Amino acid sequence: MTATTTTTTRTAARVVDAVKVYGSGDTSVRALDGVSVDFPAGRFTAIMGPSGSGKSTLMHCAAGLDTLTSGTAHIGDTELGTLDDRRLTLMRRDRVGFVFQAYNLVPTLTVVENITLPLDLAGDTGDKEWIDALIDVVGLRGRLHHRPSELSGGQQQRVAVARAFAGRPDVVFADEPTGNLDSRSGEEVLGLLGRTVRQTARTVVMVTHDPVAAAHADEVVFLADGRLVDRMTSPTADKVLDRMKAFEVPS
Ligand SMILES: Nc1ncnc2c1ncn2[C@@H]1O[C@H](COP(=O)(O)OP(=O)(O)OP(=O)(O)O)[C@@H](O)[C@H]1O
Repeated sequence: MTATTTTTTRTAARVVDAVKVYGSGDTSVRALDGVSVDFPAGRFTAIMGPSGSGKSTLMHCAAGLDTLTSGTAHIGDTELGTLDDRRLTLMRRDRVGFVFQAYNLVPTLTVVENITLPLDLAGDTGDKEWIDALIDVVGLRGRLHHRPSELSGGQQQRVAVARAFAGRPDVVFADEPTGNLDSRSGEEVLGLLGRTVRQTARTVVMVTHDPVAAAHADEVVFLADGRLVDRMTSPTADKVLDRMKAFEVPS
């Protein structure tokens, strides 16, 4: 697998002046309150912030799983708001990968069938060389014909990571990908995400509330009350934890 050359100025995904309001009237919640943030191509970015700060909402809107109340969301040069439902579905299928806390594997399919499922559903044979290399990156060569129930949680999440990257997406969004894992398996999956970004020049955007997880990223963006409040490059768990402590306003 050869890494393609990327420039740090290219943006894989971004939102501009993003506002998301849930509900209306007295009970409405302003989950995003004017967020502008870009996720550079070829980088691993973590989104952090206190509970309820808008992390998942930002990820869902940036990925085209949900729509903004105002502002714009872009994957590469495509503004998601300009797409009709069919084109949005195709864009998500062809250009975006997802990893969720629940691995969402199909229990009746083998590991390799799960990895290629999105391509199979799209009637696409995929890039065999790429998928073969991916299987090595995620360390599943010896498990290809097992079913998910025969794997540990960490191994299942590695299958989900391989599946997310199988179609060579522009960006993979991961929402608390280690939330169900013990710390050792979690470390493995995070190391894998970082390695995949570096070895394959892909882009990962990960939502997490865990400073140790965020430290695997190249950069951390911090949300508080639906606003972008800081960015940190070369994060360490201690530095992220210190930054998070600043959000804890004494009552
Ligand atoms: N579907 C919804 N309907 C109404 N309010 C919502 C909905 N989804 C999220 N919210 C509210 O929007 C705000 C931001 O939620 P969001 O899930 O994006 O935060 P988060 O930072 O991901 O939180 P956590 O770390 O707890 O998962 C919260 O106040 C939440 O209650």
